[in-house]
Amino acid sequence: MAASSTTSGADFVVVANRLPVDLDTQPDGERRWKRSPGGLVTALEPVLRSNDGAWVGWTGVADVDVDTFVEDGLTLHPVRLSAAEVTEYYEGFSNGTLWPLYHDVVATPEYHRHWWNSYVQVNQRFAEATAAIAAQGATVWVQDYQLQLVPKMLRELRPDLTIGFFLHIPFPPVELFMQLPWRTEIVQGLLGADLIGFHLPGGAQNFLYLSRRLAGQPASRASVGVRSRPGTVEVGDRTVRVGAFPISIDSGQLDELSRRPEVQARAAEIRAELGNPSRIILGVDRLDYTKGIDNRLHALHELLAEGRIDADETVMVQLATPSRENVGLYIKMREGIEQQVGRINGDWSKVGRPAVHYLHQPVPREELVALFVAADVMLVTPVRDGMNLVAKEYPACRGDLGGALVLSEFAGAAAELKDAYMVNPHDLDGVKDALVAALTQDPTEGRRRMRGLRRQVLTHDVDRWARSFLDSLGGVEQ
Ligand SMILES: Nc1ncnc2c1ncn2[C@@H]1O[C@H](COP(=O)(O)OP(=O)(O)O)[C@@H](O)[C@H]1O
Ligand SMILES: O=P(O)(O)OC[C@H]1O[C@H](O[C@H]2O[C@H](CO)[C@@H](O)[C@H](O)[C@H]2O)[C@H](O)[C@@H](O)[C@@H]1O
Repeated sequence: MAASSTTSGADFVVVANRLPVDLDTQPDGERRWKRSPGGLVTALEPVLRSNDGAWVGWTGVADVDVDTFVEDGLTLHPVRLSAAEVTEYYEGFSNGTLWPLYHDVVATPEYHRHWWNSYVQVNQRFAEATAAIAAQGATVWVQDYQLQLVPKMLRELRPDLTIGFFLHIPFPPVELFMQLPWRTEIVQGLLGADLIGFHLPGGAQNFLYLSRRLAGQPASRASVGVRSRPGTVEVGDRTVRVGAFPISIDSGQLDELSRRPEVQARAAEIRAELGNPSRIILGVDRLDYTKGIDNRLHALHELLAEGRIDADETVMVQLATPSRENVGLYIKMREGIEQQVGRINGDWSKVGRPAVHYLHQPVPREELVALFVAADVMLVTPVRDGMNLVAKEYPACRGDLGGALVLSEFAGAAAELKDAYMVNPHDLDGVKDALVAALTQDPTEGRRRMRGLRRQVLTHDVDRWARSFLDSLGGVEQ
């Protein structure tokens, strides 16, 4: 694909709540850029890099003015948010209303008019910032639930643009979406795009129904395929397409990284540092209540108590990236998980040999890959997740065909990763049985499953995701 940023504007622009880097203040007061958390950045960074595009987003810090800058070949256009906007638009409407609502109300969404007002105001600012830097006739790709009003606002400002929108989280069932007091505005906001993408056909189908019901627009009724047969909504003289495009990872790059001698050596070293257990269980998540970290710890605790897992032989490592730390639900959840870890370790650890190693911190990419290589069982147990890239990263790192993936059927990734040990995370006995089955799998059966998982992730990488979306959108020179 070829696109470029010129003095007359950028031909390809990604608009996301966050820039791919966050402004981080060191203890000595020095400010540095560090990689932003989450799968959206993991997925989009390689796409933008190969497209030579521009990225509009927030720096992750309130009340800071930063000029446009180039970081590692990417042109980044910061959007300023005030402290009140971070509270009301980001922590409030995005993560206190939309996030739980779209994740099947696994926590109770709050509906506040001042949060909504801030959401409208910030969406307008993102639309204006994008309108100011996009070249005539450019392609703009708006990302995720924080910016659902941007497509319509941007079309009003710049009708010459081709506008795509992709939702990275699940789009909820109609009965749940109808709770939202501003449901019609959201549907109309999205319909400003030329193409609206979801991870799964179900999300697209839900949206088509709502376009008829709430926006009163004629919408197709035929079933939507994966990367094929998009649905349509007629909006005046425009036809908006609605499709399913499951996101993925740069699997080739991870495969290559995982084979490097230094990464293999680090994996062996990690094993030794953990006391050479016969089995290592790994969890890697943002610390989010949707990820089901509590369920998996509960399962582990019961298995240890029942003697079905022996703490002398099996060790668990749980990485939990700090996330949304000012949001009440996240504060409570962190306390709960840390209590669970404390209880397991209190009951089952020995001096110098914790049963669960819990790291509330991001780790460098190479270290993460070494952990994937070292782990015998990867536990991915969200109660609801748009995709879950970790579930795809693990098999990409297992060129040795070792290891096993335990995967929740409520992660978007479950639709593709059929060779995982599939679980319902609410069914504690089911999770326990699947974990034991994965820990004790026959090596031939393990290799068969891992081969199937790898075939899927290596042939469906992030480049294919971006290409399929942008091909369908049209407008970007390929
Ligand atoms: N502690 C951690 N250190 C480094 N990277 C992490 C850590 N936890 C998660 N990640 C990365 O963040 C991304 C998470 O993406 P995903 O699983 O799709 O969930 P989400 O976007 O909801 O956080 C993955 O690329 C994963 O490897
Ligand atoms: O920006 P934050 O509030 O710190 O949150 C991080 C990101 O979390 C979400 O990620 C989702 O996107 C992944 C890639 O499509 C997907 O695999 C995962 O299931 C989603 O949860 C969120 O959607 C992003 O906007 C955030 O940046």
